[in-house]
Amino acid sequence: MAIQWFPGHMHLTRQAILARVKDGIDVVIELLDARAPGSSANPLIASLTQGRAALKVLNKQDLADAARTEAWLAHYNSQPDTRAIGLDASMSAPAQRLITACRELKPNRNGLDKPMRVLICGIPNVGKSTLINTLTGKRAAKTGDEPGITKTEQRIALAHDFYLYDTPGMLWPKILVEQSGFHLAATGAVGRNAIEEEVVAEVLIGRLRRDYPGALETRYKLQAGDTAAMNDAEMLAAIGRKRGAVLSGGRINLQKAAEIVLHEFRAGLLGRITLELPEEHLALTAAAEEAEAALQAARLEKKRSRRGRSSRDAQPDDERENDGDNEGESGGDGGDA
Ligand SMILES: Nc1nc2c(ncn2[C@@H]2O[C@H](COP(=O)(O)OP(=O)(O)OP(=O)(O)O)[C@@H](O)[C@H]2O)c(=O)[nH]1
Repeated sequence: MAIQWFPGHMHLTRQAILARVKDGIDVVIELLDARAPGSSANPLIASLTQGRAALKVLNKQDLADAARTEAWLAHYNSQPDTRAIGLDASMSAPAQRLITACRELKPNRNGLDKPMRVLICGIPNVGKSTLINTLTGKRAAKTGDEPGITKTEQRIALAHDFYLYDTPGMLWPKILVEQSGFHLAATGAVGRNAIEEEVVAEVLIGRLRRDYPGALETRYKLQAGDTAAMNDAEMLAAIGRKRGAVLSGGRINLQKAAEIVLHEFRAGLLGRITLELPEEHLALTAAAEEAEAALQAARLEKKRSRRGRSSRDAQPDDERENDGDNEGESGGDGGDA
């Protein structure tokens, strides 16, 4: 099932991006979370930025699986007018690569009087403020663990001929691929209450067991012989028990266990992990888009047939001369004779 939300400031960000692009932008930098590059990519970005050259920056690469980062970089680098680099936003020298990459994307800007104008966007908590601070060498933007700290657009001159426009973190109204919702929650892009942490932790555990076997056993000192027969919920409980997340009466505090797993995953303590690969993500996205299109078509059809039915039902009422009611949008009920 698709996950939906659309807080007001997301709407404002959308408007801000559209206005900025209209004013003139050479390159759009989209900051992605290297641990979930596909899920953290905004599906609306191409239409919002109207085909501007794109630099995909896989941030937090220090926390991600290096081989999987390579696969994602190759995926993005194969797309037209697009370049991709991996980054750890807190490291200053690699951050400079971003400026170089933008200039390479738009070499014809060199020597022009007008500065290069670059828009930077990304989902909440992806590391935009950290990156901007590193690029400017000062605390220009607030950073924090909770998504949604950057609230206003700002222009930053990184060189006399290079302007960077910041935008607040933006999620999109509907996340079609359920798995993406979980990945965004696991990485911390979605606030604490959007999806229940216990469920997110269980899904994360399932993914880790599939893709990084042994990682949880090593971290939480669990015996592979014992965990083999456990399902993901039992594994979460076993982790809680190991970490002393026990309520009075001996019941496991699953909420606490979930917090531990999620915190340690986000901090990189479970190892360098990437939750998705391009092929799987693209296949899931294509299937979800197809299902969504079918759903919309079915809704439209239902609406049409309901309208057809209500106009047929309205006919006998039309014969009631005293009614005197014109047909309305919400379909005034005819009432029984
Ligand atoms: N390990 C690691 N942590 C990072 C990196 N970049 C950012 N972080 C951390 O991620 C958290 C969020 O970073 P911010 O820079 O506040 O994110 P933001 O995108 O500005 O967030 P919003 O204000 O929600 O838009 C902070 O705790 C940062 O220290 C990185 O490359 N590697």
